[in-house]
Amino acid sequence: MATIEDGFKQVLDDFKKRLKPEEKAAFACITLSDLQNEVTNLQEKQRKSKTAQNLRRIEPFLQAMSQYTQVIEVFLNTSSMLCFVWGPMKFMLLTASNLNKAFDVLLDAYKQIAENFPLLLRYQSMFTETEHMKKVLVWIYEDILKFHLRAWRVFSEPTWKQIFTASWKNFQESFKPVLNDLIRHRELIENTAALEQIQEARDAQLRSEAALAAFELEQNHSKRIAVINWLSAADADADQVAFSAARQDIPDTGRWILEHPNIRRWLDRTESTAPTVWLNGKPGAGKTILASVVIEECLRISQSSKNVSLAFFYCRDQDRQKNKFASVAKAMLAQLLCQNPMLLPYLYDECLKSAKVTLESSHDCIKVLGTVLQAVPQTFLIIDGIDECEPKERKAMLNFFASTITSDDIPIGKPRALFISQELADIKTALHAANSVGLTRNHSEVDIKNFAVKWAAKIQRRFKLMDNSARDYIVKLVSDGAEGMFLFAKLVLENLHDQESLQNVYKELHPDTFPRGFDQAYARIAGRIFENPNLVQRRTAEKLLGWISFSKRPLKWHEIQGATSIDTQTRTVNFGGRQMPDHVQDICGSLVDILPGNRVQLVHKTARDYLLHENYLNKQVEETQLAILCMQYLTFGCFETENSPNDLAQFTKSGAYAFLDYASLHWVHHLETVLALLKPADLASSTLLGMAINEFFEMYEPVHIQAPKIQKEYIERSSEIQDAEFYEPLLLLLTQAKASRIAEEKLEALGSLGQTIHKVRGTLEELDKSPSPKLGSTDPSTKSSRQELSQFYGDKWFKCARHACYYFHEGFASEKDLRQHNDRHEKPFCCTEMGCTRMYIGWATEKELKKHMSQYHPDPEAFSWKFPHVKKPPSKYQCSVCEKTYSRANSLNTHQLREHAKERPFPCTVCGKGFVRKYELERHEAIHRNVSASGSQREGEAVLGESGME
Ligand SMILES: Nc1ncnc2c1ncn2[C@@H]1O[C@H](COP(=O)(O)OP(=O)(O)OP(=O)(O)O)[C@@H](O)[C@H]1O
Repeated sequence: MATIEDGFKQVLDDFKKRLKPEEKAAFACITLSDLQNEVTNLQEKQRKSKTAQNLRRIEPFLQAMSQYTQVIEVFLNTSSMLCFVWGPMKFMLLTASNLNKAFDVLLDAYKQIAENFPLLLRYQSMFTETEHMKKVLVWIYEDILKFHLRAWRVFSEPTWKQIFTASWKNFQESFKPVLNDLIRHRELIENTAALEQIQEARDAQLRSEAALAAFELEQNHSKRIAVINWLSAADADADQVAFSAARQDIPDTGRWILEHPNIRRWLDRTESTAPTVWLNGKPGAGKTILASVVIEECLRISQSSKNVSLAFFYCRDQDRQKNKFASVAKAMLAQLLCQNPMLLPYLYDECLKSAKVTLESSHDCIKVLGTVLQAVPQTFLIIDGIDECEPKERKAMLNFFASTITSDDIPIGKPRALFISQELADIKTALHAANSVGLTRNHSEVDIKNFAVKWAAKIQRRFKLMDNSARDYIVKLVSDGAEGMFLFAKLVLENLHDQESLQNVYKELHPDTFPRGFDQAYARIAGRIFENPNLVQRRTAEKLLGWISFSKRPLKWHEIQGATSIDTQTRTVNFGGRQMPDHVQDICGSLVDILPGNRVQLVHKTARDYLLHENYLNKQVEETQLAILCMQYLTFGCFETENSPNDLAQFTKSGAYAFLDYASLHWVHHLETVLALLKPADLASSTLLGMAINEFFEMYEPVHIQAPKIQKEYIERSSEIQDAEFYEPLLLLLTQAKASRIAEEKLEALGSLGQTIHKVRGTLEELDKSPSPKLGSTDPSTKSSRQELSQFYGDKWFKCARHACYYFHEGFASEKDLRQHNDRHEKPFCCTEMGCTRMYIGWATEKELKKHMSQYHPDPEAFSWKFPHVKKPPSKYQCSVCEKTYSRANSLNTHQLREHAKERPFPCTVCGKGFVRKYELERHEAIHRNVSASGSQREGEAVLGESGME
């Protein structure tokens, strides 16, 4: 049978296992007197600085511990055990003394423990007499160590201060069960629990601990999801994967950047003189790919050291999710949370406080990211493509990072930032203090040559008759012509590869034809596309490039297929007959790139500029066509309000609604742009547009808008087309759409279209829920049906109903994710009380939340675990003199001595006062000792040593 020593040892070993070696070593030698000295020092310091914080609060805890020590030292050597109580206490007090608020709550916690601590000396004989009661002493030790372990987690983080409020709140949630354990153990002692009761209580405690652990895990998971939804960050990891993949064929490409002196110094964590570096160069110089090399290196460093974090982002001008300061901040926060779980309480707190579905405002980003950058250890920050953000956005971003990195509150070099962009004047001014790495053609010469070698070999494999000298000639021509611009090399080489015959390749290589600079490189590709004798292919490419260049957000491939399948003649969506057999890159060549999430974008913004200034595309025409396409499509039979549920299900299954999310939201944006761009005469004479507007108006005629409410700007812009038949419908439609979207955030804002969207989404959600076509089903027939629908609608069918929300079109893979997201929209004011059912689904207003708090959680102690309460054992020992009964003979004996015999067998040798029990005498004698040592202290103050307390 395990002895009591074993019990203590086990508890201590478990505690030590959770400590770092250096913590173990530091605690192992701390004595009570060390702690007392520290307390005295702190007291003195506070007195001098006039910031005294009533250190007396710690007294009761020390008294309680003193009694505890006296009781257990009878059968145990306590010194090695108790240093693991004094050690954490000393270090935590010392750490907390740097922040008034923290010091205060820590002292309060000790006070609460003391208030619930049993006064053990009174029961000393019971512990020696009753073996099973000793176990309770072990559990009390366990309670103290558990408290210290949890509190230590808050204070041992190097940067605990910044996020203290949230971390302590989180700690308190787990402190309550510890306190309840202590109360329970006190009850066991006070009620002299029998062996079975002790066992029963222990079982209950262990069950409760297991339940609590599972509960905490679940809570943390839910909190994490809430924070992730609140951040709704763009997926920078996916970009990193894509950009790393671009260089995978040439393993060492770009690695020279790591050897550049400025980058090497920036990567050296011991170096703090170069916290900001600006990597700049020409368009298409390969900066993004170099960024991916640096990110990979920082990832390696951060993975091999716990004290280093990495946050990065790739900005993208055409993507609203990637071209704002908020986009950068949100993605960085999500990554930092992933690497620093201790941020969760803070971010969750901010998420609850914000009452906004997503973090959006620059002001909030500055506050939250600023705090997090102070709290996390050394962090590498890398932002690629800041030139792709609007000037206003990049100004806010650069100001924020500059002030954070040079802030007096943060050691220099703790956050270090690498900015990557083209050499724009405003960026240059903002980053004047940064170390600059300007890319020249020499830097990338070797990489471009290697890249050309790979592609030339690929071209030779395609055109088997090509001889080696031609292959080498390609390498030379491309390397010389690139002038440090990777994009140029890529465009030229892909174009050579895509030629239809070797003869054409040679023609392309002719010095008179071989391109110089981007425009000529684009010209070669555009020539092939726009001069393709196959009219159908040419038209398709033109159409796709127009859509990709001017869509209001990046289109997904299934949406492009949906748009292509629109047949305006038959007014149907004919996926089977019209969808493109080739992928977009086969059609548009190297002018387009496929990004993560199957989003299609132009290879570079210079491609759109080229297509525009060479008149391959005309913005007005493209915008007009997109407006017409959206409006015509939305008047098809599949959008008739009379459609039965069955009709709707059939349309859904045929892919009729593949373009619905885009068209229903953006027809108005295209129409607005058309109104702004087109000359009145062109607008008036655009028959197709007029027809589309009229038809659309007929189907979706606004009923509530009256002429005077029409926006002035629309009237002004369209004043010269008053005679056009579609004049009034145009104004009414625009006004109605704008007004209803401002007034209503959900699908209702889109009128009957909103109803259709609702029904279509419902149909898809039902299909996902029904047993047959579930995701991951192994049944081949259901699999094919799921796959077929994914072709039309992608994989995320659970979409948010808020038209302005990113998840309106992005959607979620599961209903649970959507539900959680919706709850944040609808009831953002959540209860912060652990365990409350309103923790995740709050209220629509703060007033309602406050009402709930005062009704259900008037004090922070509301949450408590249920333990079986120990009943007092039956009182079978009756006093023969009075009516009092006792459960133990010992207690009856004490009573009789004290109350009836007035016998005091233990007299004080100093003052003669008599005591019933020996320990009472000893406690009394301590007063005499203490009085003689330090004057007139009170009884309990003896334990505080000679220093006393304030
Ligand atoms: N080392 C490399 N290996 C393979 N491909 C590369 C390499 N560097 C760049 N590229 C390719 O060249 C093209 C242009 O590169 P990148 O996007 O990195 O240029 P950039 O300087 O960031 O352009 P900008 O700043 O103008 O947007 C990309 O398509 C990229 O995939």
